[in-house]
Amino acid sequence: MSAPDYIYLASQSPRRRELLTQIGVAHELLLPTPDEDAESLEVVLEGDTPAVYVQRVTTLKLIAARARLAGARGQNRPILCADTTVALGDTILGKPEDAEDAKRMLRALAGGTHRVFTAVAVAWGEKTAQACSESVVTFSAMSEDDIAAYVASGEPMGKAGAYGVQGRAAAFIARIEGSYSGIMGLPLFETAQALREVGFACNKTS
Ligand SMILES: Cc1cn([C@H]2C[C@H](O)[C@@H](COP(=O)(O)OP(=O)(O)OP(=O)(O)O)O2)c(=O)[nH]c1=O
Repeated sequence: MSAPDYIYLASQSPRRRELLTQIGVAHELLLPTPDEDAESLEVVLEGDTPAVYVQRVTTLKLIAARARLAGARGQNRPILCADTTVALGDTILGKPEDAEDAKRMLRALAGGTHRVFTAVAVAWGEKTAQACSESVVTFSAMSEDDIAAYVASGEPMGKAGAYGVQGRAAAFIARIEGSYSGIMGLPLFETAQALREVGFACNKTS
């Protein structure tokens, strides 16, 4: 049986597609079926630290993705999932519910330092590999006008912590320590390592 030349990416995030493509990993999307409630996996439990939370959610995403494939054709490919969360101290900031929620998050992040955790999990047959990247991000001060204009751009929606390091938020990011790709949603070093761990060779394709 020949080795697969692409993987399943179980993610609706366009950033993850882009980042995976950056390291030359061809992929096909493996998205939730209409009867799945993907958001219901992202529940913060009492006592969760951000690192525990993000790794549990990623594991749950992987279990759901594997179940999706069960019984389907073409199973001989690795499946990859990830989850990103922003942590202000031990407070977990997910995706904003609406513009007001986005403003509230940005006010909390502005002028200070927070952490971003992204966990990645891969399964191929019986083999699994998981890793978690932690980065430290410092925002400059933001005026109410800055926040209002940024929220009006629409960029915060669908993003943990209500910002995108890869977008207009970069104008307010004074410093990052850690993994730029991890902040954006998929830590590429850890991803390549996890894929190699389950036996999938990255950078094989041109
Ligand atoms: C902090 C930060 C997050 N994000 C995004 C990455 C993720 O798409 C999103 C965090 O939400 P996630 O729940 O990790 O992912 P998702 O719901 O977008 O996709 P899926 O669960 O299907 O894989 O925030 C950025 O794009 N830039 C950033 O700087």
